[in-house]
Amino acid sequence: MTLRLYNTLTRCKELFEPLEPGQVQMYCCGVTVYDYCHLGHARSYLVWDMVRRYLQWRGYRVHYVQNFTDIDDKILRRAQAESSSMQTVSERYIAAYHEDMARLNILPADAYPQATGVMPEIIALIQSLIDQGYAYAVDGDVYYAVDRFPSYGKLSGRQLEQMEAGASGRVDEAEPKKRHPLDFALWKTAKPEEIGVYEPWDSPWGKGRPGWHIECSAMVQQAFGNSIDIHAGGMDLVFPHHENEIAQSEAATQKHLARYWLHNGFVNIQGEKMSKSLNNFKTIRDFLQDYPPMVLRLFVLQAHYRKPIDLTTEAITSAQNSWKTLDDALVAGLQLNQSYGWKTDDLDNRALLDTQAIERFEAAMDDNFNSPIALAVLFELAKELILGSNIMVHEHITDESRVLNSQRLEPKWRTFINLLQVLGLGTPSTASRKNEDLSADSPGLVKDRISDLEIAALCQQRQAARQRKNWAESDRIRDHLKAQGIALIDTKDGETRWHCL
Ligand SMILES: Nc1ncnc2c1ncn2[C@@H]1O[C@H](COP(=O)(O)OP(=O)(O)OP(=O)(O)O)[C@@H](O)[C@H]1O
Ligand SMILES: [Zn+2]
Repeated sequence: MTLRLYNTLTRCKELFEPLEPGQVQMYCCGVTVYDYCHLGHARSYLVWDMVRRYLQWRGYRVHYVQNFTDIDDKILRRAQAESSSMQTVSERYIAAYHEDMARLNILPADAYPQATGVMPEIIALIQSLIDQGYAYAVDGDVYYAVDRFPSYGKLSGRQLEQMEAGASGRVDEAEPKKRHPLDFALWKTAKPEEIGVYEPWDSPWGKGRPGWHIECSAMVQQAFGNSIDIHAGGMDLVFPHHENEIAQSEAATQKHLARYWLHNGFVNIQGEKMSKSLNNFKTIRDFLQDYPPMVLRLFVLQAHYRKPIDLTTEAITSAQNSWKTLDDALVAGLQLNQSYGWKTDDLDNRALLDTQAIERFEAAMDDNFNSPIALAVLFELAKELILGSNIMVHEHITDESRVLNSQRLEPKWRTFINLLQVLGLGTPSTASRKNEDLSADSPGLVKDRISDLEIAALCQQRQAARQRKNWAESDRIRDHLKAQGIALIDTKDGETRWHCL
């Protein structure tokens, strides 16, 4: 195992060694649920999905936790604007988040803690920071005292003295009770105008709500304990959010919060971060009105995850062309499979893959998840499959060439299918789709057991059996799929559709 990843904390690529061999504990900062997700959010969660899938491919069991920030000023303002409650707003956008991410074939997290669900843990953590002298309470508010934590600034590389000099003489009018300009809120007392928008929580400092940073410290501790392997988020979270998380958690436990800190680059529009506040965003839903989900995934994977990407027409066109190539190769693979009768019941058997392609793919991904280089391996395989299927249909091909073509292409096809899945390039099974449409969405996993491609191959075998009037074989395949949770529907015009049971 030679996976190396860039650690924002140490500012270099390091060999990945988890705390517990074979197991990865990963926490990713989730969205503040006050609106629909935009393409910047999509990038962040697509990147961490790629990292997670690759770690799994490398044999790790990954425990992945991602929060929802459901207490926040932005949610509060939205609730006030629409005369509803923070809960109503956050529930609506949590549901929308799940819908959007499912369409992008992002694996669901093992847990999605919410700030409102960890209030006792948050309060206990704040109390412990006060008890140990890292925090102070003033009139119902509690602040973290940054100058009490000697390594404050270690993640972002900022020196407290310099930050202090930059802020000197400035009085924070919004928070005049702070002792130091960089101190940050752990607990905020409820304001009269907020009454009704949320039900303030009781605490030893009075009724109120937690600050943003403390929730992640509390959630990591609750989900994993003191230390985790990977903590991930967008670049803008390095400071202050992750710096403050470190200050809180490490002061409270005297243990390192995370061994590796990973940060994704932005989706930019004309050089500026796509964001709600700049009003330069496109939502995932709007994008998916015009393009298939995998175009968005390829738009993200075609750049290294740490680099900024500009959302331009050229970049989207390039992603569209890339998806067309991969899609054509899936169709070619299906045709080859059907013609040569390749086995489809052990597609994950690594002994049958193209070793050279796998080595090149892994070398790229082991180098800090270099997905653009890894994708190049997939495009080479795709081109071979497309060419191979053209050769197959050539009328002058000899029997010997057919056999050679089949032997050469089968490992490439298996490798292609496997590596597409490692990069999440498929859609999860949705309600129902046509048999011949499968190539467009393969090879997403269905109920973690049978891939779209295997279903397509079995449907084709069944179709062939029906043409031979081999009803017993046709029924056997139907029953086999049913046992795997897949129902088949034969339409009047001779098509077979399938859906999950
Ligand atoms: N334009 C972007 N490009 C890449 N990642 C982004 C972008 N915008 C947000 N993210 C990441 O998405 C995750 C969730 O973001 P969060 O809900 O905090 O939104 P945000 O950064 O406040 O954006 P907005 O103000 O537009 O809602 C964070 O890890 C954040 O860094
Ligand atoms: Zn966080």
